[in-house]
Amino acid sequence: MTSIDASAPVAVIGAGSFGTAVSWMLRQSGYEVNLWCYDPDDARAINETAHNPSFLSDCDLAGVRATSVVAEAVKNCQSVIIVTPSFAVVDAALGIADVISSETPVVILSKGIDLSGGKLLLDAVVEEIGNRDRVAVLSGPNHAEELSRGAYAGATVACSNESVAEYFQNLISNDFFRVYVSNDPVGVSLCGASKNVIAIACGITRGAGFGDNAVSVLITRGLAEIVRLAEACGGKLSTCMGLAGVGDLNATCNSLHSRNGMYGEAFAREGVSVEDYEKRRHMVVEGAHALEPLLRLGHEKGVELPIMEMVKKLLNKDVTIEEAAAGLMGRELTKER
Ligand SMILES: NC(=O)C1=CN([C@@H]2O[C@H](COP(=O)(O)OP(=O)(O)OC[C@H]3O[C@@H](n4cnc5c(N)ncnc54)[C@H](O)[C@@H]3O)[C@@H](O)[C@H]2O)C=CC1
Ligand SMILES: O=C(CO)COP(=O)(O)O
Repeated sequence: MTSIDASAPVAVIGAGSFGTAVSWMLRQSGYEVNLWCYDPDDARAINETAHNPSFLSDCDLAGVRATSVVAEAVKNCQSVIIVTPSFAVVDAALGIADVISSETPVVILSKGIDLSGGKLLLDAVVEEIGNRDRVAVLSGPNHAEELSRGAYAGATVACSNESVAEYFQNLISNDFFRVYVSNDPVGVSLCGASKNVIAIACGITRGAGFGDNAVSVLITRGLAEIVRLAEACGGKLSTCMGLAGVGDLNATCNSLHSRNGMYGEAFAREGVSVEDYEKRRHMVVEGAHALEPLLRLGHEKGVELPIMEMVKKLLNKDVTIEEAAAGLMGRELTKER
């Protein structure tokens, strides 16, 4: 049984919007928090002003100890929360591997695929730190902007070891954030990575002015792709129908906060590349990075992913938006499944 040790800090690795919101939530629940920042200037500013100048700057981080040295953040911690952009998750795992014990619980909140090897983030982290039974993944409709003002939300936390999932459920749940336990980390991981691609498609659809019906068709048929892929990889249908699946897909595809959605809209309006958009907005568009590895995975498993394929063609400018829409609508008529 993994139990909470109220006297030891929780290490949060990553101080973007979500890491900032989660640190605030944990402080509200009374935990000690060590926050690792990629940017040393952000760490300095948080320690001096109790606010993160780069992300959610209104969020009160009083009592959070910030550092840009990973080993310092995880020293003597009771558990580790990894919440960097997906491209930095393996580096984060490498940074903590030799400092934490082989029993320290770790949860991944980042949503994406390991870009170097195309693995689930869970598998990439386990490869670096070992002991799969202490590594969990958490995913759900969790826009940081809303969490950081205490607005109601929920999520699913999954681990091969239920007691570790329960530990994070108890650690992270509070009056406004309700966490459910699952034993399907593969399903949770794939839902989190792939809903971002569908959110880009919905953003493009909104930007093109195709209307609410079209967005709803994309969400529903996008879910069909997520279910096919998750099941082919060993994930469960029930996970896809839960908070990490339908819950997050719906939130991301309809929310004005979604970076993936906003990028899709900007792409439709002005054809901006992911690289330029990320530089301009200073935030990650995870769906654009997960796209290739997800399509490779689909190919390996023999799973059809027509919407995701079309997002790739669009972002590569192999087709126009009108051609993409006509291509999807012109597919052979079939049964709903
Ligand atoms: N923002 C949100 O509402 C939510 C985000 N997530 C996931 O959390 C992860 C992090 O997202 P955000 O906090 O929104 O990020 P963000 O887009 O707000 O910020 C990115 C952060 O990454 C840092 N960074 C840049 N290069 C880095 C590197 N090499 N190593 C480590 N950090 C680096 C930047 O300084 C910044 O702190 C993503 O996978 C995202 O999908 C999940 C749920 C909600
Ligand atoms: O995962 C998220 C909400 O649950 C955040 O989505 P975006 O990365 O599209 O902003």
